[in-house]
Amino acid sequence: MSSIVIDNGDDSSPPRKLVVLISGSGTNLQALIDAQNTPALPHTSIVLVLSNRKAAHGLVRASSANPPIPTAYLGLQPYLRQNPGKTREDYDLEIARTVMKARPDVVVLAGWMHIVSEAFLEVLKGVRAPPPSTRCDNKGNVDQAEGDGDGDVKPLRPIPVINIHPALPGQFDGANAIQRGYDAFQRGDVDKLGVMVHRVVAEVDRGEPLIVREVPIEKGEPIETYEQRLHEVEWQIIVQATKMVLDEVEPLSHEILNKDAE
Ligand SMILES: Nc1nc2c(c(=O)[nH]1)N[C@@H](CN(C=O)c1ccc(C(=O)N[C@@H](CCC(=O)O)C(=O)O)cc1)CN2
Ligand SMILES: NCC(=O)N[C@@H]1O[C@H](COP(=O)([O-])[O-])[C@@H](O)[C@H]1O
Repeated sequence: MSSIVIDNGDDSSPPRKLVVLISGSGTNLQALIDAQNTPALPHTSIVLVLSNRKAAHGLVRASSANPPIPTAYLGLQPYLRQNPGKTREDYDLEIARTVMKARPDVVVLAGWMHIVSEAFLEVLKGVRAPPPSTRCDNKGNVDQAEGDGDGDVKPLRPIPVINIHPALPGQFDGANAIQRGYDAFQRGDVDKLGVMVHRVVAEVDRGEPLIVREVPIEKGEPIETYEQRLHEVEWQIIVQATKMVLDEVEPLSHEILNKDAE
């Protein structure tokens, strides 16, 4: 989907906001952090980094950024343990609520190793409101936060969700794609490998590709050499793709944003 790009270049326009979901080292997140408010991502800030793994180094990258970027952690298994009777979809809705409270323009999955449900995507599209947030203390006591004021998380427009995937479209969907691709090339099963950023749909890694880049690989080279080359391409295209999607949506005026914040 593309629309007329309105780039008024007006610094008075409200800043564009990103939420980034991670699970690990966060080198793609770091590329986005470094690109904030530069010509690569003008007038753009990351307003939340959310991880489903407590030990994700990307959380340190965010909190060490200047200025520090707010972070959140919510793991699936802890959530299910602390909310008996709740489901994986409820977890996804809690993630969606947390994301929407940050009022992003775009959501970037940057090494987010959790398959999100249709329910998550429906909240981001604005066709579904998440149920009242459930919170739990560190003892697992669930505090059903009814009417906690964040019920109005319906977006003013659909929020695009994009993902970086270390394979070419239709190649090695799912987890462990780098190893699977490397092994397939060395076996002679494929003759090219690459990376892409794509829109996120319910079917894993089958959303519309936004940017696709082949990554050169040589027979017999160590996977580490190939992987480093691949990541360096990822760090470029994740920023470029984020800018593409931000440019698809016209910045909301201050008036609209102020009304929304009331
Ligand atoms: N609905 C979608 N969710 C996600 C997509 C997507 O395209 N549609 N992209 C993935 C990212 N990803 C590959 O690019 C990916 C990540 C994780 C998995 C996976 O099998 N996850 C398991 C848990 C694995 C683990 O914890 O190590 C799971 O979710 O049960 C597949 C593909 C992000 N989400
Ligand atoms: N299927 C999703 C997937 O495999 N994503 C991959 O996880 C890595 C995260 O690295 P990072 O945490 O250093 O950004 C990246 O290579 C990304 O393409």
